[in-house]
Amino acid sequence: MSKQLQKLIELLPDVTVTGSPDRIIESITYDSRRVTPGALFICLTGNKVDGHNYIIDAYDKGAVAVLVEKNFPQTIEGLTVIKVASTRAAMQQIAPYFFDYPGRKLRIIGITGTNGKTTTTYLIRQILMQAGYKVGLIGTIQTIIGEQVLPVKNTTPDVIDLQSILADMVTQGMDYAVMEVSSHALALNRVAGCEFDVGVFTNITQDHLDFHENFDNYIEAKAKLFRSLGSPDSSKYRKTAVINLDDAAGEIMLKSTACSVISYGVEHPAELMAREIKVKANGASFEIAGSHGRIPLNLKITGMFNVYNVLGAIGAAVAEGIDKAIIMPALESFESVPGRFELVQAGQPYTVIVDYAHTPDGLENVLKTAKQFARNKVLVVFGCGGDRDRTKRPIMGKTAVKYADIIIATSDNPRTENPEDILKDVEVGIKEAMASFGDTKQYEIIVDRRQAIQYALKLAREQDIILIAGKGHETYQILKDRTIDFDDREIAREIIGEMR
Ligand SMILES: CC(=O)N[C@H]1[C@@H](OP(=O)(O)OP(=O)(O)OC[C@H]2O[C@@H](n3ccc(=O)[nH]c3=O)[C@H](O)[C@@H]2O)O[C@H](CO)[C@@H](O)[C@@H]1O[C@H](C)C(=O)N[C@@H](C)C(=O)N[C@H](CCC(=O)O)C(=O)O
Ligand SMILES: Nc1ncnc2c1ncn2[C@@H]1O[C@H](COP(=O)(O)OP(=O)(O)OP(=O)(O)O)[C@@H](O)[C@H]1O
Ligand SMILES: N[C@H](CCC[C@H](N)C(=O)O)C(=O)O
Ligand SMILES: [Mg+2]
Repeated sequence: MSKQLQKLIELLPDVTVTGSPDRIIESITYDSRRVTPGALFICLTGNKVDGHNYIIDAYDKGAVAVLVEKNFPQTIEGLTVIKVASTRAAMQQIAPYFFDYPGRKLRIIGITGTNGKTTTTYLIRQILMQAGYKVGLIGTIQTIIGEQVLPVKNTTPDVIDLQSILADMVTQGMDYAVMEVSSHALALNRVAGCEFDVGVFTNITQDHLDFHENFDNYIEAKAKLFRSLGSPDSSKYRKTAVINLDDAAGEIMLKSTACSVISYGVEHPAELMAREIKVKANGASFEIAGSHGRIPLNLKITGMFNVYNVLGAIGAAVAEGIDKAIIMPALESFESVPGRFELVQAGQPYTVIVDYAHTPDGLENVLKTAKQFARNKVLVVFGCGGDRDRTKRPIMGKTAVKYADIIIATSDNPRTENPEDILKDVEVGIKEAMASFGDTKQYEIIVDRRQAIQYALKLAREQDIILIAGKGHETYQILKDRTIDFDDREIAREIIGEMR
């Protein structure tokens, strides 16, 4: 894929060009480390470093043009410098054009919400595939394009990577892209050019306040997805917002869009409702009540939170005109999402569950579910990420004490922070809650995650449930100076083996 630089410049308001605009651009990137000959290098002013510092590196690697928002006083032979007010905004103009607007050639379903995005994308993908469509997927665990599985850095990639992935999906004949849309992506407009056809709102609870600063900004970021859906008349395609009305912010999402809406819920009246819900260890079952009458559904996945995820997925499928005769069996045969309520089975007489709960609400939901099935004690091993929302730490500590009998707080990707400091924040909540339980529960702080898991497994008795939360599918632990291999599922299996 290549484009004339002049055409890219024409897309941008108020540009100053130094050097020749008469060049062919072979690729675009915001990272000097990924520059290849013929590239346009876009300088972003980042949180950690300034992309403008890498212009010479980019030139040395063959960049023929740079897009800047700061003055670049040097003149370099063969390098065109394009100055704009905001390189991020300019990048969002250029990327969809550069990749020939792939968002217009696919139907795109975007899922946003604090929890449940990954799960819901997998459910929707399964339904669409059963309906005979070719489906690409973008999200926290991986990007999938047909048979190809690609690793990911962010839940929602930045605009160039995202448009490039969508272009690959078009080339490989995908009909759909089902993608997670994080609040970071909405706030930073990484999703420019996506032209969503369906937006799903799962829920919004506390997370990411380090980035959004307050809850109103966080809600506002999520609402952007629904605003982008516009009115059905202004679009060449049909567009639908699928909204969980049991969440207090559901109404806000509803009011943010003028397109058709399919609402869902359990408590508040909605178009798609779950009735007669039974949440059992081996799966949840319920009836879907809607204009079509009642349809029974027996799932292999469990937990009340998954009842909601399934309703959201049904909403998206109905929006896309998929027949219920396809939707229901597709959901009933759905096995699991890696690292979401995943059982570790190594012949032990107690239950070990690895789950990705890393927010107060996620942890509460998963612990409530575990407690529902527990015939004996519930033990939880969990932590909170470094360089992330600090205010969620004591809340998660409290939640753990509220639902579990034995609480083991440990490290979960401390990143640049001191793991001990993170755990001190968690312990504040633990101690507060312990007092209200008359100190009848036991808690431990064990910095080393392996040791924490080992401790829990040693304490475990027959029919206990051990929930190892926070890392789910992750196969690493991010420390200050390095990232080490770490997979909760493998480690638990290993320790159980060693204890035999
Ligand atoms: C806070 C945040 O979102 N940061 C994102 C941001 O990085 P940044 O602004 O810190 O970048 P930087 O490291 O300062 O670098 C500035 C610029 O210099 C460039 N550079 C840097 C070094 C070099 O040698 N050469 C070079 O050109 C960089 O490529 C960049 O363009 O821009 C990068 C490129 O788009 C993102 O990968 C990065 O996400 C980081 C890795 C991150 O951890 N983000 C998390 C918080 C995030 O986005 N999470 C959401 C939500 C997850 C969820 O809960 O679902 C997600 O969508 O993943
Ligand atoms: N609908 C839901 N409501 C509340 N909690 C949920 C819901 N669905 C899943 N969870 C819990 O949250 C965890 C993460 O779920 P999932 O990966 O589907 O969410 P996500 O929104 O993709 O998360 P992330 O923001 O990290 O991408 C699960 O492991 C489970 O514990
Ligand atoms: N998408 C989330 C994932 C958190 C997972 C948890 N293991 C952690 O590292 O905090 C984030 O980047 O905040
Ligand atoms: Mg996710």
